[in-house]
Amino acid sequence: MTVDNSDFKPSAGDRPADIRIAIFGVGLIGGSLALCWKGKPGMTIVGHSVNPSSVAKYLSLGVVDEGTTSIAEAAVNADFIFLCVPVGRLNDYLDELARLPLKAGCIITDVGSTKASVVAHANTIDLGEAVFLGGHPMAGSERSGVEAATIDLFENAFYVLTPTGDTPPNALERMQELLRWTRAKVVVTDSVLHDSIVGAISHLPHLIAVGLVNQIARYNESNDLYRSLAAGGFRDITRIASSDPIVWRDILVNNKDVLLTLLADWKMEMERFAELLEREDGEGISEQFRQANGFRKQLPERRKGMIHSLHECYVDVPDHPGVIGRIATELGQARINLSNLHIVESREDVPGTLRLSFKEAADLEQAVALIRGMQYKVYF
Ligand SMILES: NC(=O)C1=CN([C@@H]2O[C@H](COP(=O)(O)OP(=O)(O)OC[C@H]3O[C@@H](n4cnc5c(N)ncnc54)[C@H](O)[C@@H]3O)[C@@H](O)[C@H]2O)C=CC1
Ligand SMILES: O=C(O)C(=O)Cc1ccc(O)cc1
Repeated sequence: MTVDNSDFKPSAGDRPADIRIAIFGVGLIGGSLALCWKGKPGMTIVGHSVNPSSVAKYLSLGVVDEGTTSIAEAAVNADFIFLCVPVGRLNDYLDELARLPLKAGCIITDVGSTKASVVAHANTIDLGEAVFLGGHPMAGSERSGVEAATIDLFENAFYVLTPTGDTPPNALERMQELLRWTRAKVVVTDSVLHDSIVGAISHLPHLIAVGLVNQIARYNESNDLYRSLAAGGFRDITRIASSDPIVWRDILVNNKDVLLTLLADWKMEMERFAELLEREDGEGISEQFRQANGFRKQLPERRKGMIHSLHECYVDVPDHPGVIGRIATELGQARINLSNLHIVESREDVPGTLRLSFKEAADLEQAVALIRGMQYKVYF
């Protein structure tokens, strides 16, 4: 099941009852969630850290309304508790929370990149009248810490929830309601299945990126030209190797069984390439690229950063001087009000993409007709 919140528009009628949200670990993910709710009607965000200087930072950056180093102070009056600490700490936090008199109906959730172990652990402890519901926003970056938090991190991303047969339907509904502010698309699935799939599409790529960078770093010890010549492709495929070592240590160890199987498959995949090379099987190698191109084209593309502009479209443009100016001029001459123009990608010889934003649906409609008339490809 998927619930798409990407066009969520809060209105005065949506003013909720007062909601207190406690966030444990206000880093990249906890901080980005806090920003989605901070300042919204009736919401109070409390940030927790074991470290007083971190609490002071959360407050000075304005990411939370209140801050504390006391687990009890953060948790006891909370309607929602978000555990946003490394995966290896989740079970300990759940144990601590189980010792507190939590509010009846309080929903405890986490954002950990693995789900099976925390869901299983929550099932073994007594949380009183509070409820645990596992969660995983499928968005992030190689950056970490509250300084990297952004309000639009989850926009149009998937946000996985992993209820069990014991999860009250009302808890799932309340969580989905709260997550509307993130503009993520909520997907409900089983925690074990989550770990298999996310192991393949996220954890394995992180391992491969780190292995590749370290392999090249070793070559570089004998000749600094390796580093100097490392070009765009190397950067593209290895960006995630810069991710936080502790966060990723916990994820990989936690998903060990899934990853060992995936790594065995990966070794076989590389072995097949070695055989193709050994035989100088050019057709076989081209076929591998064709297959990969085909699947990669089908990957969903994520559109982000449109929180304030509700009507937008994308235009593929050749990288020729003057094209952008021509489009903007034509829109101006047709009196179509463009509220924002953003170049999504533009490199020599590679078509770029423009994101055009309009305040009014009518402007968008007219602009699409006009730009299509100019023979450019427009999509949404
Ligand atoms: N980095 C990413 O792209 C994504 C990460 N996640 C998950 O989100 C969680 C948090 O990750 P990030 O926000 O990226 O990390 P982060 O490093 O930006 O934030 C982690 C937070 O946990 C606190 N923390 C670290 N070690 C701790 C410890 N031993 N005890 C108590 N608090 C501790 C830090 O002070 C910080 O506030 C992790 O469970 C991770 O698996 C989920 C989706 C994406
Ligand atoms: O930066 C990237 O491309 C990521 O892969 C981000 C990410 C990291 C960890 C997650 O559990 C989910 C998303």
